Amino acid sequence: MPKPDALPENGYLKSLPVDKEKLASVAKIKVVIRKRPLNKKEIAKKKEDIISIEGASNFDLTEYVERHEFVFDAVLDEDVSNDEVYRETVEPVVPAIFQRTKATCFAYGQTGIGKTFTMKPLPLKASQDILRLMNHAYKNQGFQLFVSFFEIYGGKLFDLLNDRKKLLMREDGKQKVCIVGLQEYRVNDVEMIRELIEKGNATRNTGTTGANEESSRSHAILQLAIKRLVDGNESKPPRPIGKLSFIDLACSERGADTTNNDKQTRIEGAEINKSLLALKECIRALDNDQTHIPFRGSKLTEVLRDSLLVTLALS
Ligand SMILES: Nc1ncnc2c1ncn2[C@@H]1O[C@H](COP(=O)(O)OP(=O)(O)OP(=O)(O)O)[C@@H](O)[C@H]1O
Repeated sequence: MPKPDALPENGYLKSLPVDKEKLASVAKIKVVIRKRPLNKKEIAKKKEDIISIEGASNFDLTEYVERHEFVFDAVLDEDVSNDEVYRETVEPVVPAIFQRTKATCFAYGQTGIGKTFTMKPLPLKASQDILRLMNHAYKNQGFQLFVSFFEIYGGKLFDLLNDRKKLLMREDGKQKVCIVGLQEYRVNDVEMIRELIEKGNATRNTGTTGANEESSRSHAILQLAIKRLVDGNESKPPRPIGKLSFIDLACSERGADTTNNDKQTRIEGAEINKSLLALKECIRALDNDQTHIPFRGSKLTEVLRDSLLVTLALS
């Protein structure tokens, strides 16, 4: 995990509520699996639940299925609540964003697996914790919280909090990515954040695929940015400190699920799969500590180039 740049030592850092042990356990990439229950369609078709988690009881299908074992950083069973998902994934990282860390949390998997269901509650819970820290441990330290929400659809960026206004992505000489025109809202209460998240979700591009009636056809990226006043001066623009990005990825579909899709849905699917592959390549390169990370593989990875170092992936 990259060491966050130290903030000026002025005494208060010592009292930061950073749980170093928990944070170290997040490492560079943490992969958490969440098993979802069978859905109505699967129950109607009398499908069997063939995934078992160590320690959990399940049907004994050993006679019929091949056994594969996989190991992850954490595995959450189908009866685990969204609160527990938050505690296992995002919560340990929240204090670190006050120390110049930029982290990303996303859910990955094929359509209908529960990505949106899992991702939706996380930003609000994180905002609650950020505000709590700003109002207590970091009180009067000049920290401010900003929310932005945009989507990437067909390789183009749209502002979900500004009538889907088209946005441009630029890179400066230092390869710092800037999204020109993106509206950032300064927020200081949870209700305001809830409204912004709801507004963004309602504006998002969804459609129906062969496998999910309300399928995400775009990557939706919600960012919680911490900034800090320069010398406590309200009239100067605050300085960016850290960022938490939440991505609800568009669905990846298996070939077998795409047969009933129309032409537009298939074109969307190809674009989506291309960007998911680029994301996978970046994660693999990061995990192998490679010096070259192929961020330019897609708009998605370009946009996230500064935030992909601490990654919490749910599947
Ligand atoms: N853990 C869960 N518990 C209960 N219901 C769930 C769970 N996960 C998913 N679901 C339900 O399954 C359906 C599909 O979930 P969701 O839309 O989140 O999938 P998705 O992976 O985001 O799909 P897509 O990629 O097509 O957008 C939804 O009706 C959702 O409420």
